[in-house]
Amino acid sequence: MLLQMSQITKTYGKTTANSAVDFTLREGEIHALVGENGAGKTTLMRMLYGMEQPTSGSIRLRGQTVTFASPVDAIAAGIGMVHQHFMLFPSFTVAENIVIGREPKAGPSFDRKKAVQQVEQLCADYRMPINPLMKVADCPLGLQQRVEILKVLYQGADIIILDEPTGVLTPLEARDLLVTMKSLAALGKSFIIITHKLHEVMEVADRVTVLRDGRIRGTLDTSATNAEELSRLMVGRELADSVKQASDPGEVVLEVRDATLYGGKGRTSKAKAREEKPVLNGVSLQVRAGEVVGIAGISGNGQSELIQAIAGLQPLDGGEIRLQGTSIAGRSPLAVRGLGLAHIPEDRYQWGAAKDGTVLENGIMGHHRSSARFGLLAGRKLRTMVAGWISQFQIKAGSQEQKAKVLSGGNLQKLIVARELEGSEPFLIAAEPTRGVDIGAMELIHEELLRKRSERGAILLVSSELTEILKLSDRIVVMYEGRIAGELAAEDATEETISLLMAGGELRV
Ligand SMILES: Nc1ncnc2c1ncn2[C@@H]1O[C@H](COP(=O)(O)OP(=O)(O)OP(=O)(O)O)[C@@H](O)[C@H]1O
Repeated sequence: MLLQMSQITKTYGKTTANSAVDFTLREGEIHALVGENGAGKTTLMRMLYGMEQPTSGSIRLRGQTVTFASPVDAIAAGIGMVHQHFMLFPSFTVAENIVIGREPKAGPSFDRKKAVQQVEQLCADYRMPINPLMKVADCPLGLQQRVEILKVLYQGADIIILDEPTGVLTPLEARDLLVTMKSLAALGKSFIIITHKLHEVMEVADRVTVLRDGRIRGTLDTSATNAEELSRLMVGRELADSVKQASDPGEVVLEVRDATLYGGKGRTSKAKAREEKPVLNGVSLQVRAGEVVGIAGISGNGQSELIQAIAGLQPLDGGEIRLQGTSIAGRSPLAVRGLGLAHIPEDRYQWGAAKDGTVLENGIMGHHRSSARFGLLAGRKLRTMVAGWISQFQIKAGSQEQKAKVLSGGNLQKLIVARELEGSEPFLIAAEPTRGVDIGAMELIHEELLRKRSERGAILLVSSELTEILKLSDRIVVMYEGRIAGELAAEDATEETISLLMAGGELRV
């Protein structure tokens, strides 16, 4: 056996993140690790990568007992990890990012030419083409991930841990990654992949281990199981699919007219070079009370900028946005919220949460202003409200005083969703609302979004998951290169028609 983790237990104060976990990995194997949010998947992998030390238990690598005081030790032993949030330097080139820390030298200085040659060789060896001279800032997320994988290969890893690797990828990029993993496994590399997507597990993994509440619920050959069995083991119950009632849209709540934006906040150096090409190019759309409008598109086609403009985070260069009839021009994000906006943001770490704040503080952000007037009593009320979400969304948190940054990724997402769904704002932006959450929580979030719709809420849903767009939307708008490439009624839309528009194709009528 290549790797054997035995009886691993990890506790943080009163929280037991892993309890007597046995986990093995074979050479050339792709092993999926699945389980609900907070089940302990990331914790187990952080211990394998030397970021945390087990409270008890042992790790054997190729038959030898090992202890890793830090990732440096794990890397030296041939273990690499690609995190959910990429850790690259955007202004450096691909080659520089890959060799960083182990740069080839010509005398005392960095040998750039050799670095490029080495990276070219690496790409050829592993059949993962990428231009070593490209700036990382100009690489789409799929390529950035490839850089991360090449980097761990450059460091000599033969065990590669991927934490929710397809969460931020487009469907095509995700497919590419699965193919890459299979071909690297055929070359003898071994993978551990944490994922919530059971179809990926069935497609790519040889074996799958299910964790629940920090304990192992089973390790199975994927050829001898199926997604239903896995989901039962993970959640401990059958999941019902939420059903959407017919829509009956009312008055216009959000009106975007001819929205145009050049550059944009997160613009890359490439976008700067093409400054004349707008990131939003005459976008017009409406969302009415009691309907869900879904925006589909490959990331980077203007969806993020559109959301930021609507939320008051990015002023437009042309056109107009009205919320309940009032123009948002010149208003701060807070003032836009005051006009009736709730917002589940795309990037929970950048916009959605204060990581150093407590669970309670993060839960009441936005609600505290309305309750400040009521003093202490309100404090108790807010606490009860947050306690209600913790139980409804099964948010795993030690207490409301726990810092938000120690929540697992999916649990923080659930807290933000619960907070934004709590109020009676007439308009909701739901950007990637189920990113990183487990299948049970995904069902619950879908139900809650549909409940808001049935209570006459207007919802703008932006999601890279086409199944989510198709399941929840009444109308689907596809964005391509900053424009609306097409609009489809839910009953006319299929994955094929949407994908065609997403890729810049045209529908034949
Ligand atoms: N530093 C810490 N202090 C306290 N509790 C922690 C710490 N790190 C993790 N935890 C807790 O350990 C549990 C397991 O978290 P972990 O991140 O491993 O879950 P996960 O299975 O990866 O979840 P997700 O699918 O949401 O990413 C959670 O309840 C989490 O809050």
